[in-house]
Amino acid sequence: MSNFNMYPETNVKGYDEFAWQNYDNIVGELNKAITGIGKDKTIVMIDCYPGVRMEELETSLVSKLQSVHTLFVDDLYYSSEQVTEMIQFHMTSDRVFGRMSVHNFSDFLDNARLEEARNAIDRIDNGLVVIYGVGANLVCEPDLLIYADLARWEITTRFNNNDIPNWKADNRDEDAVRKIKRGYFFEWRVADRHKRKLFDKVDYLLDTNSNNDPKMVTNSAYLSGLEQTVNQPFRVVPYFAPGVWGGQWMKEKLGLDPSVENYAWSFNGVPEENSLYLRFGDVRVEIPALNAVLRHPLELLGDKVYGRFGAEFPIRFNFLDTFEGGNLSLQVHPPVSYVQQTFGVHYTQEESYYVMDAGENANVYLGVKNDIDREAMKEDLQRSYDEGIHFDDEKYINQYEAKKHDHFLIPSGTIHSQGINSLVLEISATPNYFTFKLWDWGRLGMDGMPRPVHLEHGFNSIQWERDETWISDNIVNQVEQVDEGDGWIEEKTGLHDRQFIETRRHWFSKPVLHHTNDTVHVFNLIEGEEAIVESPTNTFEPFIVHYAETFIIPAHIGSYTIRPHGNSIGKEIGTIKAYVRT
Ligand SMILES: O=P(O)(O)OC[C@H]1O[C@](O)(CO)[C@@H](O)[C@@H]1O
Repeated sequence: MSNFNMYPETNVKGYDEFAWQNYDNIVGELNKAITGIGKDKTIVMIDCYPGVRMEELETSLVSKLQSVHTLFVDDLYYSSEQVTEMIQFHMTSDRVFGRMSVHNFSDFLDNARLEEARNAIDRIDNGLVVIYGVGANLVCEPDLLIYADLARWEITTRFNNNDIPNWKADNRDEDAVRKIKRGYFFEWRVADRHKRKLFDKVDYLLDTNSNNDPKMVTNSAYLSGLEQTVNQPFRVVPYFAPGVWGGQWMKEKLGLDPSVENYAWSFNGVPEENSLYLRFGDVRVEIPALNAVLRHPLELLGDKVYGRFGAEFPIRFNFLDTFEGGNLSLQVHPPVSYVQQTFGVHYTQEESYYVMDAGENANVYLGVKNDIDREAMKEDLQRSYDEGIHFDDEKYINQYEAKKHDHFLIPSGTIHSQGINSLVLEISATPNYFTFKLWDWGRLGMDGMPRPVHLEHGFNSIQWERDETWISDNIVNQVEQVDEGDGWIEEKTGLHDRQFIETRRHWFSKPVLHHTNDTVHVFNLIEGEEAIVESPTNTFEPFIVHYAETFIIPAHIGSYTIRPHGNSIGKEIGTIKAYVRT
């Protein structure tokens, strides 16, 4: 088993006494702060990211503050039915796909109710007013502002467990796929826009990721943690999820819970969804990694990447484990023009499969065979969908043997699937939502329902000229040595010219000098037990990484070296690095 660290954290220096854990301590600190403000009338506001458990917040925090007046901001918006109606264009009737919203919370405020609420607050001369809920800061300027936050993977888990409804929706028990759609196309976009405006206004950050186990940190300590994060190498907190095709490799090799039937995914380098652990003395605070992107896009991404993508982290690293599992669906991702025109998303899911490990008969499905009858293939896919007839993939789709350290490049529009018995490091563009399944091998999903297949989107996306000749010439193991030095070589492994990500693999037994060139780098240690990342000018503390860990080097860092460490000293090890071509 490797020494893969499941709980990477950043120790924030100088703020050991500025964080609190559990409701009693948090209420104690807030009461102290309220007294410190010293006003006759004090307004305390808890602005919440959608997904915070409101019942818990009310019972354990709001009701514990000695208020003369409380206001639940979510009541000031239009009704759930009205909000749902207003966003119907973005939701569409499709189970999975919608259209990106550019709304703000203020678009949904009922001005009459807002006015009334503001008047009621104005009439109070004395005592504590507590205002809480999503978008609370739109009501008025508070004396004390707390921002209650949580990571996207936790929100998704709550949707999957029917634990929470969407914001302004009575749909706790609705199909999780539909709830996630509403999150993805609507509420997370709106909430991130709102959150971004609050960084400098907030007094405390409240971590609500764990049920009944909140943590709170002062804003200056929290902002210092974000600043420290983007000035050193860092890892996001990985999370693992089972799936219908999931396998056994990660359980065994990374030491995951053996009682879980399988693990399909590890999301270990996806700032949009993963979280960060920041340590302040005894308290470990978990925040969405996205906050570092929103707060410090320039330092983290670099000027050119920020200029092109805005405050979005454009690269994602995740594992797909099919060891003793099954095939992924046969699928295709939309070309950029399709994703823009249809879903309002500005770039698309470009991807690649880096094979970390492969077992017997491991294979990858890639592109169509030469000279196939396209119309016949479409008809066969349609019949498999309509009548459940087995789709004859061998007639139409190429298969390639998958070996350890192969790299398959998958420009959008290429039909593909990962077959059984491999552990793939998927290096791709961040928008991961637009997978059009063409055929799911006749099986049901984990919820006992067929997984959604989208033939029309799929047919509109397939690039039919990606046949066997093209695939073999262009996207299978396009490895080329580009540089070498004392104890190292550097290879370019991809991606394809149509894709904006460049990947470089290093094999090394001695230090390798890298430079960010003001562009964020994302790495994985693909071979070897341990490596160390160091600053030639001591601008950050040495950072140790283990086999299979993904780590991020902010653009701001400039030069850094990576060399074998611990048991790997004297051995040849390997990294793969991804960055945006600029
Ligand atoms: O639809 P499936 O079979 O679950 O496969 C999903 C996976 O496919 C991918 O698109 C990889 O090709 C991933 O982004 C995603 O995690």
